[in-house]
Amino acid sequence: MSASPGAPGTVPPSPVQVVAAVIRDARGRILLTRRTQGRDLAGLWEFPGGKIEPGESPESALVRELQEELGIRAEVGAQVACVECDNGGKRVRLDVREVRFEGKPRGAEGQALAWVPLHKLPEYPMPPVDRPVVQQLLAQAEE
Ligand SMILES: Nc1nc2c([nH]c(=O)n2[C@@H]2O[C@H](COP(=O)(O)OP(=O)(O)OP(=O)(O)O)[C@@H](O)[C@H]2O)c(=O)[nH]1
Repeated sequence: MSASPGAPGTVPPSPVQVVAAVIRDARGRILLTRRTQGRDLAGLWEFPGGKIEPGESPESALVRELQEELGIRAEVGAQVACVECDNGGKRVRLDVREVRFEGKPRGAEGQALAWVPLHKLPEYPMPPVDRPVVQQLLAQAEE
């Protein structure tokens, strides 16, 4: 017996696999980047990162993305959250990792950066899939 959801005979589209970073400065603030115009979800803030290419591990994808986007050398640590949801019309699976870094982050692709105190994260408009991640970070801080 099939337990798969959806209409008979349809295969749900596989989600876009995305990996992103929680990057903290010495004061504990978290780095967000703003999606530039001309892309989906333009103007929203997000955790730096991007799509995992075929054959890449999440760790190597994140190291590559952070070098490209921010010009930093990243060391990928523990998973903060892994969330899958419909994200403005596209199914996305977002794997979020703690990251330590060397270098000074800069918006290498013209994107704005913001160092945000943890309690102010909910004030930043972010894609739907990021909301549970923010809740998870806030809950962890209270433990
Ligand atoms: N890096 C990152 N991406 C996120 C977050 N939340 C979220 O929905 N996304 C989505 O995950 C995808 C990340 O892809 P990307 O940044 O590599 O790609 P992109 O939009 O430039 O697309 P493209 O490579 O097809 O041009 C986008 O669709 C983006 O909207 C997040 O917190 N961080």
